[in-house]
Amino acid sequence: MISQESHGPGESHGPRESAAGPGDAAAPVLQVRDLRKTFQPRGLLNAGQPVVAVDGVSFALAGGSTLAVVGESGSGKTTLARMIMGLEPPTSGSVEFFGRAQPRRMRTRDRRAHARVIQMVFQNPYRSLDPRQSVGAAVEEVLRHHFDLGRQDGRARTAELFDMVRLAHNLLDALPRELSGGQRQRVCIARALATNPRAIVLDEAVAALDVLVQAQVLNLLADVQEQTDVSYLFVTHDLAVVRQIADDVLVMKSGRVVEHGPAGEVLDHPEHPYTRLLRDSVPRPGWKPARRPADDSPTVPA
Ligand SMILES: Nc1ncnc2c1ncn2[C@@H]1O[C@H](COP(=O)(O)OP(=O)(O)OP(=O)(O)O)[C@@H](O)[C@H]1O
Repeated sequence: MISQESHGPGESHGPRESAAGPGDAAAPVLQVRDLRKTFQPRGLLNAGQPVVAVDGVSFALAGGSTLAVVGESGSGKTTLARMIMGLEPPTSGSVEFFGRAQPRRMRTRDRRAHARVIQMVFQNPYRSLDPRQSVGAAVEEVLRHHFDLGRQDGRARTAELFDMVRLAHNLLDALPRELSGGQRQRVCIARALATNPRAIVLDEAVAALDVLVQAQVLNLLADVQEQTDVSYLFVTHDLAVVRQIADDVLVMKSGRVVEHGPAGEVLDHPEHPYTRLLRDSVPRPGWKPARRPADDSPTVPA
């Protein structure tokens, strides 16, 4: 059995101990099988009408690869990500890391092991950081929680992680509010990398950034992947982002997978009408919004 403490913070190769044990090195980092989640809405009026948020989703995420999950708002992307992260128990189906099933309800020990396999980066970096804690301390805290590091080594490894995400060392003592949105998201990426995870779920992680900063962060993620072989599950509604970062794409509609394949192929030759609709909804040169009639009355009666 691989001991949790046997991995130094700088070592990032091979499978980590999953929430349920070390697992199989030849198995995919993440395998999701027939995952389903239904919510029972609160309130008497809705009683008996469960919402099916995720409906029979299956896929595998190979080491060092990027899978984008796309779909319109409400298609189930976040619920899927939350089940993978152990934040939401599935109604049925399984989530496996290196061939080992994740426990349906995780205890503290399971969560600690899980955090070394998979991490998550959210859309809003400001909300993910403590406004009173320096960004260096935010990263160091994770390192010291997971590894037996003294102060000096913790500080040195934090500086290495800052290098990895291309943040200057003079920002180590800065508070989140002193950083730009892009810099804050880099801190969140550094903090996610602190446990040497084998996969990171990025939930709309570049959606709040302007397009230039977005491109820089995507390039950075690609470089990190090349260095560490980490896998990404990229939840996004933005097909331009998919094209830039993903090897494969999985398209969700109403909780179900309607298309899944290599990103270029799916975007260039979508087979499902819904994927075509998503692709054709992206504004591009020459695209004109539908015009209202001359009298400017609403196109749909109110
Ligand atoms: N805790 C909950 N209780 C009840 N219904 C929920 C809950 N969480 C999500 N849902 C419902 O499940 C469906 C999928 O929601 P989800 O947030 O996963 O979609 P999404 O694709 O991530 O949307 P968005 O891009 O807007 O975040 C929606 O109908 C949503 O209203």
